[in-house]
Amino acid sequence: MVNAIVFDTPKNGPPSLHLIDQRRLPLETVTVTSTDHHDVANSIREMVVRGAPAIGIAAAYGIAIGSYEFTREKIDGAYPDWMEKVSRTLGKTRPTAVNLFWAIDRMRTLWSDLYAKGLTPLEITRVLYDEARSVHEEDISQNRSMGKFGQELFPESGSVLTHCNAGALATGGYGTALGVIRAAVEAGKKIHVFADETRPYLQGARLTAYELMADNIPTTLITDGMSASLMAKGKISAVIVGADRITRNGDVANKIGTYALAVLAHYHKIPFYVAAPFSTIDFVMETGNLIPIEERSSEEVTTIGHGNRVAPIGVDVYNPAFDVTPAGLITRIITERGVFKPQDLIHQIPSIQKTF
Ligand SMILES: CSC[C@@H](O)[C@@H](O)C(=O)COP(=O)(O)O
Repeated sequence: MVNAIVFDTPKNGPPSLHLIDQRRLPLETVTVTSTDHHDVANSIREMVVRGAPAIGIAAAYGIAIGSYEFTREKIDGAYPDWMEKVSRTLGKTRPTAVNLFWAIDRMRTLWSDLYAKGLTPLEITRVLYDEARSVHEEDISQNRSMGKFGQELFPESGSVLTHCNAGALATGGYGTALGVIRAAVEAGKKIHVFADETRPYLQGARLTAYELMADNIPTTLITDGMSASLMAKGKISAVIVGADRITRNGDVANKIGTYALAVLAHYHKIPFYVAAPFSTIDFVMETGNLIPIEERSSEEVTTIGHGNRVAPIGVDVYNPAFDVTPAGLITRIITERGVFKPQDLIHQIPSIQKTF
């Protein structure tokens, strides 16, 4: 399985974050290295790293790197002011996936607490390295738990449709939706995957197909428009996707095209599953229509691959990166704490504080 995020803290040198450049996969495996928080922010914005949990993990490392910069660059002013600036820079990269803000918040809670206790910025930095590593490691073990719970929903044999990439590349490792698929295969189930190519950015074709093939999981790549007829022919046993943000009422924002799949699954009476960790749940936002939906550049639609134009120059383009699937279309949400009906998820949270 690919290890897309590596953090390094050498004894005599700055910390660095090494990310597999997901824009170049599957044709090339190239690593982008960041040694300051601006580089990390650029990597998130430009989708070197993408997928909600992976963005959160990268941001956590970005905060730790930003903290180191305070000492290295001998920044004027107070440490908390600098750290808020770092947090804002990272928080402005992508608006939809709540894991980004969750991770920044988690890191803030720690550094502000340690600062209040009188630790020096260098001492705080060392603790932040460990905290970011914990964010990363916890994500992997949460994915494993999701896999364990979620795979029980799958039949002993059948075909599962997935959209975008919710795999090892989109997380700390193993994956959410693809983690459930992996766990089902590891449990001996005969699962065949249909992977939507996922226009316009082709995460399904470039990343999901690549990941599943590397694991020898039988996979067929289809274009997004083909799923309806596969369902009508009885070829799909279940749909499983990841999530970028889940609101209190169980609505789910995920890659554009997810909502269409949920409507189709409902029509064809096929179970529709969402796999996501609790860090993807926004416990403050009431409903999905409040979720900020990122709009990306027109070039993602008018070109394919690296700049091959497929539409007339000057054509008007609409390119929302995500859509919202209403809770009523979701059969179950698979989390690291178990499997829930979307509307029941909120009852699992005794008390959660959110500050952003
Ligand atoms: C485990 S990843 C879940 C989602 O983040 C994923 O399905 C998705 O929509 C990713 O979008 P992306 O724009 O590639 O960051």
